[in-house]
Amino acid sequence: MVDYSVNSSVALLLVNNPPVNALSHAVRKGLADGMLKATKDTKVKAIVIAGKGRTFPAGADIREFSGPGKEPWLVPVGNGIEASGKPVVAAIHGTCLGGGLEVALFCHYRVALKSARVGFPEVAIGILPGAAGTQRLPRVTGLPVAFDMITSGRHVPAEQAKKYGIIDEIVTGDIVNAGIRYAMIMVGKSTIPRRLRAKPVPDAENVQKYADAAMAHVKRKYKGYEAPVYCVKAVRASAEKPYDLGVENEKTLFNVVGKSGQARAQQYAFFAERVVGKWEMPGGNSQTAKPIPVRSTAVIGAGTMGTGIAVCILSAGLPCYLVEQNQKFLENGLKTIKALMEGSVKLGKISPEVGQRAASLLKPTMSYDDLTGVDLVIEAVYENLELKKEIFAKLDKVCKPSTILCSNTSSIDIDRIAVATKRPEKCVGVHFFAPAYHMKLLENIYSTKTSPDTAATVMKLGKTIGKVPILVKSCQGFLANRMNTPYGTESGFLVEEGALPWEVDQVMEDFGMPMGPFKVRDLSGLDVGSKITAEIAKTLGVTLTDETRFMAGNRYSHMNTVLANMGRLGRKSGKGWYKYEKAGGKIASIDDDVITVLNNHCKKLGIERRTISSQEIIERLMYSCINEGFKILEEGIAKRPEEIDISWLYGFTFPKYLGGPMYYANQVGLGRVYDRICYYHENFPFSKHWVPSQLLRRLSEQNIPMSQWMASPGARL
Ligand SMILES: CC(C)(COP(=O)(O)OP(=O)(O)OC[C@H]1O[C@@H](n2cnc3c(N)ncnc32)[C@H](O)[C@@H]1OP(=O)(O)O)[C@@H](O)C(=O)NCCC(=O)NCCSC(=O)/C=C/CCCCCCCCCCCCC(=O)O
Repeated sequence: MVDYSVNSSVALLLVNNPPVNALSHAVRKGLADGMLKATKDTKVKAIVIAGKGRTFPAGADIREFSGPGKEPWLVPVGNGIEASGKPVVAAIHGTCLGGGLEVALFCHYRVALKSARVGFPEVAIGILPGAAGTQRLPRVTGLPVAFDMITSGRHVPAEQAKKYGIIDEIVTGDIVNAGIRYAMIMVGKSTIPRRLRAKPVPDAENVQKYADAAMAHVKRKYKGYEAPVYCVKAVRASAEKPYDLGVENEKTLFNVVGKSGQARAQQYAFFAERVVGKWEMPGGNSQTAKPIPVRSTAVIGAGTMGTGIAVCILSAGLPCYLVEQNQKFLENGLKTIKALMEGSVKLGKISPEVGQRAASLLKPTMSYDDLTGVDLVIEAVYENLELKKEIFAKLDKVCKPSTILCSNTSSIDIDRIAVATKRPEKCVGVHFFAPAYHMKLLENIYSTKTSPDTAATVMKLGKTIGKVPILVKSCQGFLANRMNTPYGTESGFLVEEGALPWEVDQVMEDFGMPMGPFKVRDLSGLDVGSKITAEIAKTLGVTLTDETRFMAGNRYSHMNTVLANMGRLGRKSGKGWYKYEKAGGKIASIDDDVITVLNNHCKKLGIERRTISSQEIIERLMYSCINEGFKILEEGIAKRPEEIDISWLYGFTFPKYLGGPMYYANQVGLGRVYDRICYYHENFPFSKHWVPSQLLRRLSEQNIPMSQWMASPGARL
């Protein structure tokens, strides 16, 4: 796990624990033993610590957090490094993260390749740096940078890290040789002045000011998350306590936050994100399928989705045709893309060079004939089967035989689009979430004909453009929208039965959703929901009126359309479920007129309003979706619960500290969830989303926890 060798007068401790050289027990022991050997060997004058393969250690082995842990801990190992009288150099390449950066900070010197990145991402997995990182980093960078790095978890490029004082020198060539060369220069120098424990925290007298600002920031930005708060407390102590007491304090805080439900959920989410990359479908999987190389792309449609998708592709450095039917639409689309790219540069999401390069990669056109040579096309027009089929038929004619044809659709069965082509095996769904340039989920959908190689191509493309891609089987609404539908439907029923929209929103925001369901409706527009409902009614042959309570035997609420028909379209009209300071405003306030409309609506329908508890609101919104999630698993639409959880984390901003709805259900207890679903089914027999899932019934009756079902090691942490 740690290869030991001596080169001239320099001992090399090469961590060898693929894939990311995590600091497992064996690695910690290897480092401790290596240090002892090098210290005793009189021929050794300096020591280098480096990582074999792709990276310097990227942190502790997260899987070990579930067990009791085994000595040696990282702090004593680090103390041994720091106490050495022989200079110790960390030679950094790849990602030097978490415990890896802590090891580096125990070393007397740090050199890095320009491509390396350093950081403390612990906060993202619900913990804090637990091996003196919160005490050592502020001594190097000062408090503001330490608060920022530790509470954000961001990866810092080597050159920036040098400016912060974390890296002493940027080196080139082979990292081990560069480390050894640097160590040879340091031979004979005293290590005492390089021991961080003895250094004061710069500007420590202003700690109150920095800590208050950091706390206010994390409470606003990471509402509901415990770890950032603990990180602030730990870093603050670096300026208020002597070093050893600060480390002791950090350990106490680590032990509390590390054992929390939030930490377990966030660690589950970490592994779930990796599990969904190992997909499976009939005829192939991520190991066997071969993605085709995508060197050029096209997006059809320069509307909101098309331009957002084009921005993702261009930001990843891929050429992209943007196709529109007339000059005016094309020009509008180009303006939107320009504005979005400029915004991304301003926000630091992409560098100015990438922004500039993107402009040269964008190729606007009104002719499909330009697309003969592209490798992959994404059609992103509005949800209309006939239009999508027409476009696919045209693309099938002009594009080379190997071109993959994707439809950005949120609900239309891919088989029904693919029939318009002679290459159904190369047709696939790619469901982006709005705003496409921002939301990280990419729901890829295979049809009965999609080939595994086609699926592999869009899964790879998803990663290339910075998304978290999942692969699901085609069905009405696919995974994400199908499962999310009861969330909206039940919220509508709750306000008819007695809850007020802002009460429902408050409960769900306290639960952890960034925005309650009624604020979301106001944001997307009440007319949008109303039109979708009207379409469904049309296909079912139902005439909607203010009194309609059922559609095809299923309970229905017309209240959204009642408000939309009054011109209350949401934020854009200044009124919807809330009122706003102006049309297009963002500040939502309670509107008594809505209560009047609601009361009249209920009177007309003969519904007696009642008091509804927070518990009922959570259960009805979450359990109805969870029930659907189990049906999605039962039908094989999603292979594993992880696909479902990832779709909620990255498509609907479900709080990571709850892991995702399926993980949450497991925490509540499948038996309890099932019992409540049965209860609601009995009380609301006309809502098919309450018909209990058979899979959930089986798991609950046989007392099988979902963690046994999950592929992610995090589920069992
Ligand atoms: C950026 C990455 C490193 C690489 O990304 P990428 O190239 O895309 O590769 P991935 O697909 O993400 O990963 C490849 C595979 O590696 C697995 N992996 C990655 N990181 C880890 C990890 N840290 N542990 C285990 N496994 C890991 C991943 O699952 C993939 O596996 P597979 O192929 O799917 O099977 C990226 O991977 C990344 O960001 N990784 C996470 C980095 C991170 O979060 N680091 C911080 C970890 S926490 C930490 O370091 C904490 C240190 C504190 C001290 C330790 C305390 C020990 C507990 C004892 C408690 C007592 C307290 C006393 C404290 C003391 O003294 O010790």
